[in-house]
Amino acid sequence: MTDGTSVTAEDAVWAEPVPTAVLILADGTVIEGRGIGATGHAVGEVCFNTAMTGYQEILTDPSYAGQIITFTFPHIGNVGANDEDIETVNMAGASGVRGCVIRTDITDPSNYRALRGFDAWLKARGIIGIAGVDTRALTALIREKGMPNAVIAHAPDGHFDRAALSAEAAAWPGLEGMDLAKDVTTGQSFRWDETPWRWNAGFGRQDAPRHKVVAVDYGIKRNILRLLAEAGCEVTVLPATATGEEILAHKPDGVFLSNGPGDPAATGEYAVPAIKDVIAADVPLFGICLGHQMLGIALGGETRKMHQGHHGANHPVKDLTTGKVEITSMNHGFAVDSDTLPDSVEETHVSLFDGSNAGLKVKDKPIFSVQYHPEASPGPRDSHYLFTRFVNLMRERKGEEPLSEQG
Ligand SMILES: NC(=O)CC[C@H](N)C(=O)O
Repeated sequence: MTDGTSVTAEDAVWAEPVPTAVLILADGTVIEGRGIGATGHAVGEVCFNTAMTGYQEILTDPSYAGQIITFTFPHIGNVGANDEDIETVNMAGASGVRGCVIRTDITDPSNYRALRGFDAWLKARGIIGIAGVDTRALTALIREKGMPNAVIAHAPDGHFDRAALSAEAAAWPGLEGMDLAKDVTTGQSFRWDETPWRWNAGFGRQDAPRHKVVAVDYGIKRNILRLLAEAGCEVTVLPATATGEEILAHKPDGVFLSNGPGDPAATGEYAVPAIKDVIAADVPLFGICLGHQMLGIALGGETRKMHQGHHGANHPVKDLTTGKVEITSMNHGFAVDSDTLPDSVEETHVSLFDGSNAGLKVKDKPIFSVQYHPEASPGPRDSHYLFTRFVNLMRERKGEEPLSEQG
């Protein structure tokens, strides 16, 4: 792969004489491969994800709206696709992600849960993909130059207007300044009572929830809702544009701010005033990822775009309050700049990869948030305790004993 030219036969040993898919970066670099999934073309920012499992959950995480994911794990699709590992609230709705890039060809599915092959699933969800790509080289390029904007295109006849696609990639304004939460949020409020998947039992239903929680949906993942439900929260989900008044009208015991796509500063234009109202009302508050970033802004901090971001299910984070290290699931391309946080806010977690902020809490207030994804899906369960921490803030308000964070 060289800038400005197509891959050579030597570089791309898997490329067929007529490539049926291309990834064209904004600088003109062309990467050829074999088309998978939906046909057509889409523009987005390319990021690499280092998770070794959970490709369905990753590709249905609404936080990836506006992005094309290249997987560093070389075998993607082997276990096919099922109807359970989907993270968008609207199961049949658009995933948000603009495309996927993988190394080896998709094999026939081999898993008892598989209902269909990965290729057919990508097609059905409208996700464009390219296989046969040297994803190590692409990842190295992203590490060196940052996340590039690109067009991914799949045409079974191999006909591409490369100049036009390249121009489209170059003209795309990029994620900075982009509000995408309004594209993926729910249109109306709803109640949630499903609990996590269990071996041999599938998903469950909560009984007798005890804490009224409003979850603001900027692109929320199902497993967050399930873990809130399991922790005893009676969850009402509200659209991203809900005002502080609308949130507080539910008289919540706690408010949850979800993950989501795009630039927190742009999304915060309408979300931050609502978050400030909730802070002023002194209601326990818990935020994840985009919710964490916008809470940081509401508290007086600033966010910045990262160079290569953090996307994977194997990111070490240190809890500065306990000294413990958690292996976390991450997916973010923006970060809270901890230097900008006011004295009233304490940095509680940091990434052990680059020292960037991974969590905060407000001193003397029941408000905290994390940059990573404690709900995993996919990823380790090290951080599930944070859902108990949130519930304990609500219990404390009611004069109840705290539950053990160890479950
Ligand atoms: N998972 C998320 O909520 C992502 C937040 C934000 N869109 C970012 O990329 O940093």
